[in-house]
Amino acid sequence: MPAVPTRFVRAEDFAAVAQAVLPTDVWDYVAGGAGDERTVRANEEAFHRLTLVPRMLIDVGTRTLHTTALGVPLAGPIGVAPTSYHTMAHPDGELAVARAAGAAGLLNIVSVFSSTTLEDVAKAATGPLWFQLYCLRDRGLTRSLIERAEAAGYRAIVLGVDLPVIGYRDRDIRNAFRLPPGVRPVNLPVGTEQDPTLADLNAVLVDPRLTWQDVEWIRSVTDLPLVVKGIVAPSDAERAVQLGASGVLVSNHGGRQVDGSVATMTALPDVLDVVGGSAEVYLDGGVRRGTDVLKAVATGARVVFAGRPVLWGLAVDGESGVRAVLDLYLRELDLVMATCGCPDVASIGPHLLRNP
Ligand SMILES: Cc1cc2nc3c(=O)[nH]c(=O)nc-3n(C[C@H](O)[C@H](O)[C@H](O)COP(=O)(O)O)c2cc1C
Ligand SMILES: CCCCCCC(=O)C(=O)O
Repeated sequence: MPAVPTRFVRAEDFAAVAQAVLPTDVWDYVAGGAGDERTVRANEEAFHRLTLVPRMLIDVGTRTLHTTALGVPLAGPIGVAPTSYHTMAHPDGELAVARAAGAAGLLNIVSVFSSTTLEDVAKAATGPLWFQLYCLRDRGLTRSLIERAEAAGYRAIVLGVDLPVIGYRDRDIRNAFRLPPGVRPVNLPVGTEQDPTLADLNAVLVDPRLTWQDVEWIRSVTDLPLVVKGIVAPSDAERAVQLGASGVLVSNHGGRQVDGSVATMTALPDVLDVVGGSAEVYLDGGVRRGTDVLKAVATGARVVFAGRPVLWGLAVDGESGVRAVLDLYLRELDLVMATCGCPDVASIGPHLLRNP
C-alpha cells in the first residue's frame, strides 16, 4: 500500500482541507444533515459506544482483507456510498472516484444523480460498480435507466427508498442552495437553463408515492441483483427480502433525511436478526476509521460504505485524494485486524465486541 502523507493520517483530516477549498454552500451541502444534525452525530457516536475485546496469540503474520459482495470479489469490506454531483467537489468528479475505487479494488455505488453520465463512469472504472436509483415519477425513464445500467456493465441495482422528498436541511435552506453552474443531473432529462433548488428538482423527478408494489416492479424488470438502500426497520428489511432483494443497505442517508432517526449501528443488529440468514446486509453512516469498519463487520455487515469522506478526498486532490482516503480505511483496518487477532475477514466476529 502507498505511504500515507503525514498531513492526512485519518479520513477526517481531509475534512478541514475540503472545507477550505469548497465554496461554503457546497461544503454545507456535503457536511450537513437534516434539522439539528443529531443523527449525523449519532451515527458516529454509535460506533464510539461499542468497545473492542482484542484477542491475542493468534497468528496474524499473513493477513487478507479480501471479501465479496453478491459474489463480486473485493479488496476489502469498505466501499464508496452513492453521492450526488461529484463535479461540485472537483472537475474530474465521478471519473476520479471510479478510477480511485477501481485502483483500490473496492466497490463503488454510483448515484443516479451523478454529474457524469453512468456510461462515462463505467468506461473510466476499473473496478466493480453498482447503480443507485431513485424510482422516478416517469416509470419509462426509470426503466430506461435500469436498462442503461445493465448495458454499461453495472452489477447490481441499489434502490434508494428513503428520499420521497428531500429532508429539512437547515444549512441548504439558509443558503438557498442551488447546483453550481455546469453541474447537472446528466443522466436525466433536465434543462440546463433552470436554476431550481434541489428540493424543487427532486419534487419534479422523484416519485413520493413509491410503495412496495414498485419494489416488486423494479425487481421484475431486471435480472441484476437488487439491493434496497435506506432501511433501518427490521420489518422493512424483511419485506424487501421477501420481495426478492438480495441485499439490504442499512442507512439513514447519513442523517440527511430524518433528524432523530436511529443510528445505523444501533439498527444493524435487529436487521441482521431478521434477514441476516437470507440476504447480505450492508451499512453506511459515520464510518470514519478502520475500527468502525471492524465493528460493523464484527456485528455482521458484509460491506460498509463511506459517503462524505470520499467527497472530502475528492475535493482535496481529485483521484489521488479519494485513493488516499480509501487507502487509509484499508491500512487502518489491516492494522486493527492484526492487533485484534484477525488474519482475515471471516475471523472478524461478535466475540470482538462488548457494549460498555
Ligand atoms: C453530499 C451527499 C450526497 C448524497 N447523495 C446521495 C444520492 O444521490 N443517493 C443516495 O442513495 N444517497 C446519497 N447520499 C447518502 C449516502 O449514500 C450515504 O447514505 C451517507 O452519506 C453515509 O453517511 P456518511 O456520509 O456519514 O458516510 C448522499 C450523501 C451526501 C453526503
Ligand atoms: C434532485 C436532486 C436530489 C439529489 C439528492 C441527493 C441526495 O440523496 C442527497 O442526500 O443530497
